[in-house]
Amino acid sequence: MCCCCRYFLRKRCPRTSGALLVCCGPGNNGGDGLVCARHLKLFGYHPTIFYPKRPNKPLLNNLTTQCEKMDIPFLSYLPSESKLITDSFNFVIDALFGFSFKGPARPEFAIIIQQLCNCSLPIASIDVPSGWDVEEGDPSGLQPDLLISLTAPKRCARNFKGRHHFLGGRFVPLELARKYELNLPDFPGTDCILELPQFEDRKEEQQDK
Ligand SMILES: NC(=O)C1=CN([C@@H]2O[C@H](COP(=O)(O)OP(=O)(O)OC[C@H]3O[C@@H](n4cnc5c(N)ncnc54)[C@H](O)[C@@H]3O)[C@@H](O)[C@H]2O)[C@H](O)CC1
Repeated sequence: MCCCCRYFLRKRCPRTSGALLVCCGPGNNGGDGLVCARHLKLFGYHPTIFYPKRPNKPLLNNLTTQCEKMDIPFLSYLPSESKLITDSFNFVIDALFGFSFKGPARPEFAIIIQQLCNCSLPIASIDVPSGWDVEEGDPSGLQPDLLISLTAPKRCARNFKGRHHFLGGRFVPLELARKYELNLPDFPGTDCILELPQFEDRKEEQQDK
């Protein structure tokens, strides 16, 4: 996941200006955001975390502590003016909700998702663009530039129209992949990430075979 962001960031914003906003939700998708922030800090970027609802769970508490110990700042609120967000950051990591989201978003998060929709910064969504139905997506919702699917793209990824789609995580046992007919691509060498073609291009490729 973080390698995908790094690849995209290298193109979009030089390291010296790599101020990133990482928006974390209350579940494990938010946990992925905390891990992402920690790695990005190690890679030399300047993440700031917005983590408005923190469930008291050991894993998430530990991930939060790791970020605090690395001097990653936490925002206590998200500026309501999208210009303030745009002026302060170069890039947004959306780790609000993943595959367990059941819409519509409750008001406190609906506002945050809308603020992300309004800001003109490039957005990378982890696993599922926040607010999307995991099967159907949300054509009028958040439209990230980068999607990082974990383990396998979820069905809604067919509706992703952004520029880059990565698959991260190379840990599915062959037996499970066969059982669920996952049809996972081959990762080159020892890589744990892979850029996937756009869904439309993939369909054409398969028709040509
Ligand atoms: N094998 C994998 O693919 C792995 C994926 N991981 C990541 O974990 C998320 C799924 O995590 P989970 O905790 O199950 O759910 P979410 O983070 O998507 O959200 C649950 C959280 O959200 C609240 N919620 C649900 N609907 C709403 C709503 N309408 N409004 C407000 N809040 C809502 C709910 O109450 C929970 O608090 C997956 O996508 C990956 O990113 C793991 O890293 C492990 C491996």
